Parts: sequence; C-alpha cells; structure tokens
Amino acid sequence: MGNPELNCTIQPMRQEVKTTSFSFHLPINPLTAVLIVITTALLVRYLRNLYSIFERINLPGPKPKWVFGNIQDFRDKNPLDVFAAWRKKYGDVYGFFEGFRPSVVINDPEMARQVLVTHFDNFHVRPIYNPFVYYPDDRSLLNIFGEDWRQQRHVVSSVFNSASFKYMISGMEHVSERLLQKVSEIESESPEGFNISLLLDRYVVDSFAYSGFDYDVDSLNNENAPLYRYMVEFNNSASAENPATGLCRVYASLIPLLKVFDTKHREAAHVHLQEMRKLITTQKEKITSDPDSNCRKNLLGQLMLHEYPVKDESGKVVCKRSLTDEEVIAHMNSLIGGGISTAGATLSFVLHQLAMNPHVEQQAYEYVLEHCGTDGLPDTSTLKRLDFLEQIIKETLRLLPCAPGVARTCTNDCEINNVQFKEGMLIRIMGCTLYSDPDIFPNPDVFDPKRFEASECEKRHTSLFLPFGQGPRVCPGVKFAFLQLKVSLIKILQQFSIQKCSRTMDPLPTTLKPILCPMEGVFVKLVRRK
Ligand code: HEM
Repeated sequence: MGNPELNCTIQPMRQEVKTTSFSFHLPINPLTAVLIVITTALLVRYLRNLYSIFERINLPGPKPKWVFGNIQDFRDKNPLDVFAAWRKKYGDVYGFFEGFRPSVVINDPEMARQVLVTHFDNFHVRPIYNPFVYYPDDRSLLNIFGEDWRQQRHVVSSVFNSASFKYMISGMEHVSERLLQKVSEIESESPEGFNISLLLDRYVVDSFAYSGFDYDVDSLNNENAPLYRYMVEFNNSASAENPATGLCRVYASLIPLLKVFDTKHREAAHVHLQEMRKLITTQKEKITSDPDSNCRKNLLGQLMLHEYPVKDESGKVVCKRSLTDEEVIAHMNSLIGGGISTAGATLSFVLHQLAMNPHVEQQAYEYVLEHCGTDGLPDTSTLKRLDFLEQIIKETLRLLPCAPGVARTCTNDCEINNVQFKEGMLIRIMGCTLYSDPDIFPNPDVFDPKRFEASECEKRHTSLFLPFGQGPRVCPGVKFAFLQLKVSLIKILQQFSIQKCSRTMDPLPTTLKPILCPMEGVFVKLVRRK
C-alpha cells in the first residue's frame, strides 16, 4: 500500500485497461443507437408496406426499387415507349412507382370514363404540371383544386362564347397574314425547305395573344418578345428532359431547394408579369374611354368584365365583384400555359403529316377551295364545321398527341371495376397507347383522317380518344384550338402547297416538354401555288 513505485505502475495499467475497453464502445450514446435501430426498422416496415401496395390490391406491374421506384426504367428511353411496352406486359390496368408515389396506369376506356366522369369527385385533382410556380400562377386553373378550382373553372369556361369567337377570328386572320409574309420571305431564301416549327411556335404565341388579349407580341419579328421568352423558358423548365424538374415531380420535398436553380424561368416569369400588368392598365383605359370598345369581346375583356358571385356562409349570393388584376393575370396564364405550346406543337405535326401524305394534302386543298375560296375565311358557323379539316387535326392528334395522357390524383379511397384506388395515388390515363393499337385503329401507322368521320367515331368507345381529356376538367380551350388551327391551315393551304423535302424526317423524332413536340423541328418545303 505504501509502495509508491507499485502505485505508479498500477495507475498506468488501469489507464490502459480503461483505454482498451473504451475502444469497444459505440461512438454514440446507447439511447441514440436504440432510437436509430427503431427508426430504421419502422422505415423499412413503412417502405416494405408502401412498395407492396400493388401486390396487396392485386395489380400487376414492374418491380420497384426502394426510394427510386421505377424511375430508372425510363432512363435513356422515350417514356411513351416504356408505357407501350408495359401495356403489352401488364395489360390495361397496372401499377408502378414514381419514386415513393404509387401510380396506376389505365389503358382501358371504360375505366378512364369512370375516373374522369363518373367518379370525378374522387379524382378531380391534377398533379402539378411544372413544380416551379411563381406568383400569381399558383392561382392558375392548372394548379388549383377543390371548391377554388370549381369557381375559377366557371370563370374561364364563360369567356369562350360565340361573341368572343366571332371577334377573335379576325385577330387570328390578321396574324396569319404575317405568318404568310414571313413564309414567303423564308421560302424564297430556302426553296429546298426549312424548319417550319421555328416559325409556327412564334406564330401561335402571336396569334393567341393578339386574338385573345389584343396584345401585339409580334415574336415572328422579335424573338425577344417577353411572352415568347416566357413560353420558351416555361417549357424548358417544365421539360421532362430537365433533371431538376424531373426530380421535383417525383420528390416534391426537393422543390424549395431546386427552385433556386430555375433562374431563367423565374426571370422570364417576372418580366411577363410586368407586361401583363401594363396590358391590363391599357385595356382598362380602352374600356373606360370607349364603353363599346371591341376589346371587351376578347378573352381578356371578358375576364375583366366578369362578375364574380360572393356568397355568405349559407352559400347564398350576397353581391357580385369583379376579378382583381392578379386574378385576371392568373387566368390569362392558365390560358397561355394550356393553349400555346399545345396548339403550336399540333400545328407543326399537322404540317408534317400533310407533307408526308400528298394525297391528303391535295384533298385538303380542294376542300379549302370549295368551302373557303382562294382567299379569306368563311363565316364563323362554316368555320366551326369544316369537318375534313377537323378530321385531319384529330388524326394528327392520334398519331402525334401533344398531350399523350391525362393525369389525376386520387383524393378518396374508392373501388372501380374491382380495382382499389387509394388516397394519394397518381392515376395516369395513357390514351396514346391505344391510339397505335391495330385492333382499335387498323394499320395504325397510316395517316387516314377518315377514321374520324362521324360514322367511324360512333363505333368506338367515347373515352377511347382523349386528346383534350374528358369530364368536368376537360380542356376548356378545345373550340378555340380548333378554330385557331383551322384558320392557320386554311390560310397556308390557300397560298402554299406543303411538300416534304430532303430533311423531312420520318418517323418524326419527338420529345416531351412535357408537351409532346418535334425534337428537332419539322422540315418541309412550302411551294407557292400559281
Ligand atoms: C391542340 C390543342 C390543345 C390540346 C391537345 C389540349 C389538351 C388539353 C388536355 C389534355 C388538358 C387536360 C384535361 C384533363 O385533365 O382532363 C387540357 C387542359 C387545359 N387546357 Fe387545353 N389543349 C389544347 C389547347 C388549349 C387552348 C387553345 C387553351 C386556351 C385557349 C387551353 C386551355 C387549357 C386549360 C386552361 C386547361 C386546364 C383546365 C382545368 O384544369 O380545368 N388548351 N388541355
């Protein structure tokens, strides 16, 4: 005890033992370790439960990987080819995972009708189109749901009426003259053909803005025009090829983080918002100074004059109010977002099909001569009919559907035709996989507008061909789109013959932005008629 040497040797040994035993300890406190084990076990159980949902409800589908789901199955592939291959393998209704999100794919027309029409209340929400949304687009029809959507949808639907169409057609015609002028210039410089999509994308912006809002964008002559720049950046941002957007669509919690990188779209949206504010001020001045002003009749005028019912708690209408400027802009942006890229891509696709099918192009020209003459447009009621042009547009939408599917989110558990839908599931109605089915459309690769003659349409299920969606949330711009496309076709066919050139590609490479559009444009030759 009293030996200081012994004490000295024992002490370091004790320390050694202490050090050795300490190295076997966990580097964290035991309570934390237990919590990690429990959390991991719960997470594994949750994921196992999540990723087995389709097994439990007896839906076939590709095997998902944890966290990624089936998104890797789309890597380096055209998504539409993946859906076509899955349909062959798993049938008309199957499930897959977009990251953590279970998605039910429907290729069955009757089931599609049940979801879009009969059980609309359980499926009225559409998943986000572009995860990067800026004020006031968060109020746009494309992004809202519930009672809010119902009220705003009523406003938007009301602006498409006979008076507004009649007025807007003259605006469409005016801008089509500019297109023809531009085509003449380019055609004389490039008689061997050129990329018509470059012109048509801008032309549709101009035509839409001029006829719908009395807004002279003239992007045909100025590619820096704010509305055109906004559309370009909006599409680049929303594109399926944009990895940041793709990630945010699958993992919504990343939106605040990745939004920081959405710079060009944000800046263009800001400039566009300022332009829209100026436009509304000018329009107000016109309407105030001239109560009979024609600009009351277009889409913007109709929105500005719309009276919105204000209800009390019992639902009784107590007064009416006009839309605020920001509400008007949100609606204008719904129409811009829904109507420009879709019509632009479709017009390019129609011209491609006419160039590839000279006998249909000739028939279309003769049809235009008979119903519209060599110049000008027929009256509005004739324009609304023009069945053959409508069949050409529909057959183009069958082969090249700019909106290849319709999407919904299930908001209440329900069962339809023995399939159990759970709250939060995505529903993808992939109409496009049916459009190339030879049992439904014989020789599906052949461009044949007669498939859309009334007698032929009657033979098919009403929910089989859905390029504009269906049910209460169907595209409100269908009539506007057909008018705009018909006016454009009439004017082009009256003056030019549409022919293929050495650079016309067949099949046409396409890309999802997320609108299906030509990947490298549409090259055609426009030859002036004698
Ligand atoms: C070829 C042209 C067009 C095609 C193929 C097309 C297609 C579609 C489709 C598939 C939907 C979704 C429907 C659904 O979820 O059931 C939609 C929605 C919409 N479209 Fe179109 N569209 C076109 C042109 C237009 C035009 C010209 C406008 C405006 C003038 C427009 C405005 C809208 C709006 C505002 C919505 C959202 C409706 C809502 O959520 O209630 N579209 N469109």
